[in-house]
Amino acid sequence: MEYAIRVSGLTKDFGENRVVNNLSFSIKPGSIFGFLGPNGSGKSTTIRMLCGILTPTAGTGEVLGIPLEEGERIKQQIGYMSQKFSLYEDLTVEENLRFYGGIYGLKGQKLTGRVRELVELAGLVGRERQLAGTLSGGWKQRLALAAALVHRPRLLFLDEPTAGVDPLSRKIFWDLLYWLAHEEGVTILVTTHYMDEAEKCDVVGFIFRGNLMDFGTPEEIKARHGLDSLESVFIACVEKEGPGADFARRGMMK
Ligand SMILES: Nc1ncnc2c1ncn2[C@@H]1O[C@H](COP(=O)(O)OP(=O)(O)OP(=O)(O)O)[C@@H](O)[C@H]1O
Repeated sequence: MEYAIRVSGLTKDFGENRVVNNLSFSIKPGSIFGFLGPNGSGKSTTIRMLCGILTPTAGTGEVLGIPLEEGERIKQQIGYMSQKFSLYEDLTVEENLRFYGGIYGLKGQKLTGRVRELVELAGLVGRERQLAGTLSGGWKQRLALAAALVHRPRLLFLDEPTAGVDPLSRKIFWDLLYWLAHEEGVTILVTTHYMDEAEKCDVVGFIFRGNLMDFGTPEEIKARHGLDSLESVFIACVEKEGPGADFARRGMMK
């Protein structure tokens, strides 16, 4: 498979409103793609189309080689972690993982083995019997990542996974993402408002008002604009757009 994600002319209208406009890009397997843009710029809508949850108004694409029209097949193959973490707070760490494993049909020895692996991967050894609701933000975040990995997806969608998490936990989390992508070959699409995280991605795409303003490696993008940080590039892109852009810029750089 040449690309883990490939889209061409991807577009979504809600009524009269064009929310995603003619996106075309491709992501190689095993890379970390940072999908950036201010609040309301169309990131979640694009992700929902890529996950097979939302039907595009126009355009074509494949995710893990599966056409976007085959949403049910795509859903089985991908992992998704939302900003809200989607954990059961009154279940323990182990029970949460067993629950998600059960959804994907794991049982018996296979389920127990996979849960043990994930507890180790997330650095939660010794906390198996702790209620998820009593974990700190960083622990919860790693448990949510482990839950998204239970069925060994080859592609992970992470929607603002580090929002509100302290710097050390963010670093541990990003070390895990590097390991998953670069050692295990998992492709990762991650949205973030933290520009230091954007700089760590293999490729980044910047979407504003539904349009893909720029796409490439952080180095390529910075060189193209003659600027020394992605933050400066994106501020320049947004400011070029005129009225309302300043408000959007603050939303992105929060
Ligand atoms: N189901 C829907 N019906 C109508 N409009 C919608 C729907 N879903 C999203 N929108 C609108 O589409 C636009 C893009 O929203 P989207 O959630 O994709 O942005 P986003 O970049 O993910 O924002 P954030 O960073 O806040 O998550 C917004 O104006 C939003 O109000």
